[in-house]
Amino acid sequence: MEFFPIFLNLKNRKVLVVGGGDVACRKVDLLLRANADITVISPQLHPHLSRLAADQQLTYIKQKYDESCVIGFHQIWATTNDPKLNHQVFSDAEAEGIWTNVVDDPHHCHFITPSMIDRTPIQVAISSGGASPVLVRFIREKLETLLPQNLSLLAEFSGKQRERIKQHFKTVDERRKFWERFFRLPAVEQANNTVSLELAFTLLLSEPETQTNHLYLIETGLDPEMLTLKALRLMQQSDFVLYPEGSNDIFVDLCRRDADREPYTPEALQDKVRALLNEGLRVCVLAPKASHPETLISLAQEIKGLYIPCL
Ligand SMILES: C[C@@]1(CC(=O)O)C2=NC(=C\c3[nH]c(c(CCC(=O)O)c3CC(=O)O)Cc3[nH]c(c(CC(=O)O)c3CCC(=O)O)/C=C3\N/C(=C\2)[C@@H](CCC(=O)O)[C@]3(C)CC(=O)O)/[C@H]1CCC(=O)O
Ligand SMILES: NC(=O)c1ccc[n+]([C@@H]2O[C@H](COP(=O)([O-])OP(=O)(O)OC[C@H]3O[C@@H](n4cnc5c(N)ncnc54)[C@H](O)[C@@H]3O)[C@@H](O)[C@H]2O)c1
Repeated sequence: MEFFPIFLNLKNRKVLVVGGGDVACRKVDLLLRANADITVISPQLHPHLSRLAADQQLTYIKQKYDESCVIGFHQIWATTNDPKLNHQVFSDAEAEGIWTNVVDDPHHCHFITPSMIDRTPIQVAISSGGASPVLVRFIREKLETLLPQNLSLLAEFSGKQRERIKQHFKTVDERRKFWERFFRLPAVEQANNTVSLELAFTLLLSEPETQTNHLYLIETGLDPEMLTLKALRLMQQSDFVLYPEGSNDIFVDLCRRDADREPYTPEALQDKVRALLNEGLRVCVLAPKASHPETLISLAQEIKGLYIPCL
């Protein structure tokens, strides 16, 4: 991992933008959305930035950059049309231990800008670590079409119910299961206002789930793209993942990140599955296509489990 992904709280943080042209406009607009305390240093200023300065949304210092400018800032964006100057900003900032981004210049970046989908409070940030910004834009455009339009509404609503749901369900596990059922409700998927969400929420609270344990038998192939959507969804819902000894691979990575995971041998599998189901867990067994097909088939027959073949 070349770059570590994080989400920064820049509220009221002092951020310096060196240069006041087109690129500075784009960066300032983003930083304003994060409520940063923005200063722009530049001999000339784009009319858009002049308006923001007049509106007191940023501090404008009309001067050429010099090394004293970096002092007191938490973060710096170098956006001038002079690459040598941008590199100087980078090294001055580095000497002061201040994180800097030189636009379009990954070798002079302590951090890089991801492609973003902003459905506040949901944020999706995509990066190629500098390898291909255009590919990153393509991925964003694809994701934009996949992500439901009511995502902000759902996130805001569920954020507000967290205390209420804690009163109702005492364990993290119960709460997680409730939310998974809630987000899968057709009424929730289609909701476009808080009233319909509240209705679905109250209704679901009054009908608790009776069966908690489930067994998902997921056949895997060579190519993770050949998994069905259903297989992926169930892999994401499992509490415990069992994978064949020696195959801790991409399919295991695609399962829910905080699910427990353990290797299995075909001989010990059935007992292990029974024990986990007795604990009330949702168990996912991964089995490569063609290896030990009889193991899965006999499991599916003997213990009631959902068998999802791979394409
Ligand atoms: C995500 C996004 C955010 C943003 O900039 O806001 C972004 N670049 C975007 C688009 C884009 N940038 C460029 C093109 C023209 C096509 C092309 O030339 O390839 C297009 C495509 C377009 O506009 O469609 C030119 C370019 N960019 C960089 C270089 C230098 C190099 O690659 O070596 C060059 C060549 C300059 C030259 O040749 O002179 C470098 C960087 N650009 C990054 C971010 C960082 C790595 C992100 C990552 O990979 O994770 C990084 C490392 C540093 C940084 O700037 O933070 C935004 C997509 C937003 C969106 O639409 O969703
Ligand atoms: N415009 C784009 O969409 C775009 C896209 C990708 C990359 N770039 C690159 O990003 C850089 C900036 O592009 P731009 O379009 O914003 O340029 P621009 O010419 O619009 O702005 C450059 C700004 O830098 C300021 N500046 C110059 N010398 C300075 C100094 N000594 N101290 C402080 N500020 C100084 C200027 O006053 C001006 O406001 C360029 O290198 C460009 O090639 C631009």
